[in-house]
Amino acid sequence: MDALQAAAGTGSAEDAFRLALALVDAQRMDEAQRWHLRAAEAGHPPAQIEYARMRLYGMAGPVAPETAAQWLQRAEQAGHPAASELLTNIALGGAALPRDARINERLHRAVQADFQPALLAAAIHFGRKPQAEDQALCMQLLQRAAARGNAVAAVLLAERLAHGEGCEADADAAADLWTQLEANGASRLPDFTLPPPGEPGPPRQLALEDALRPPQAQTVSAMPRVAVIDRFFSADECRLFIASAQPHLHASQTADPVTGVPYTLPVRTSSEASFDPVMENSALRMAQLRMTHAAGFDLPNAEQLTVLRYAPGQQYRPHRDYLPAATLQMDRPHAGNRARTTIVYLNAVEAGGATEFPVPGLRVEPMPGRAVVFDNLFADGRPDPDSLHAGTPVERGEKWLATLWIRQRRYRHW
Ligand SMILES: O=C(O)CCC(=O)C(=O)O
Ligand SMILES: [Fe+2]
Repeated sequence: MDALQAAAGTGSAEDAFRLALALVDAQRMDEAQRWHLRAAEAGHPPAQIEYARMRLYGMAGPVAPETAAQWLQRAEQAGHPAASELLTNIALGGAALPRDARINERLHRAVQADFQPALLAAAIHFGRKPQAEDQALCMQLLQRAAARGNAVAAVLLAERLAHGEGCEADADAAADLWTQLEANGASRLPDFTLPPPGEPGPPRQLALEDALRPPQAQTVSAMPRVAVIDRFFSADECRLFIASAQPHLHASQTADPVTGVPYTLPVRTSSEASFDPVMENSALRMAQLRMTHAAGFDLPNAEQLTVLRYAPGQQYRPHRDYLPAATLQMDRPHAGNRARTTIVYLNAVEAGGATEFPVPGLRVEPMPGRAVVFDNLFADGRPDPDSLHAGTPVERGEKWLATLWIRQRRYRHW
């Protein structure tokens, strides 16, 4: 560190950048951010990207997505695909950058530069389309991302090969991939298959907005309002969320309604993982944008997405998703309460695990890719106690679920 500091004091932008990276490793975030800024100002694109990331995630001081976007645009002009992918992520939120046609251009540019997260996002996009040429393109993009070391893309590829989705089934190729994946710490996925959702739009054209027109919602209860949307996620998207959550799973906790302190309690006996902003990528954000749109809100209103995994016997006892006043005070009260919830079942449960709404007497069976959208508040914003619901015990197999709790007003910075 001393040598790096001495070099950076008088040296090049590259020296400043190297010092900043070492300071991040040493958890000295304020100093790291200052040195990244110095290198960024001296025209060092990787430092511009790292400085932007620190501002985007608020690693040393307040979150500043507009500042981050300015630096990323400079790095993008210098031809760095990581900057284009991050700008795509910011623009998908529509808060700090407009959600316009540049999203597709940027993702396209990052795909052409073989940037892994962009390859994954584009693969999933084409994989939602039923045409054979889009399915073939999806397979090619997954292969490219996997070849560059993207483990999630390799998981998606292995499952497509195992099930013959968008390709001839090839059990040997799937088994080979899984052998490599398991050697690198990946866990097996629940076994299910789904046809592509049948997204509209011309083939072979990258147009993320196509994915914002999900299939028709079916209203299954008027009071409280509950709607079901089948084939809302593709098989790839279900697997994306499971594979992204797997390394981060821990026993679920619930906040004490009086003190707000989290604790483990039998209300929710599942395991779960919440997606920190640092974990986000354009594929995950695209799917979450669709989840908020289906609920009539925009992405920044959503809390961090949570993936839940229930083993046999595990359940989420009857509860309401809106937050008691004390808990709300502790977590961005300016965003208001949880107006709506969008859940998506991510696999096929062998038996049990239905979502139950006892007041309207409703039971929704889990089906992979099926979304359920429901109101937690009355139209005037008061909590609706009739929104009571439960995840009934899983009897056989596992149940995987993505949950997005959506606030009345903006919750996320971007
Ligand atoms: O597991 C379920 O079906 C319900 C999940 C739920 O209520 C929630 O995530 O808030
Ligand atoms: Fe709930």
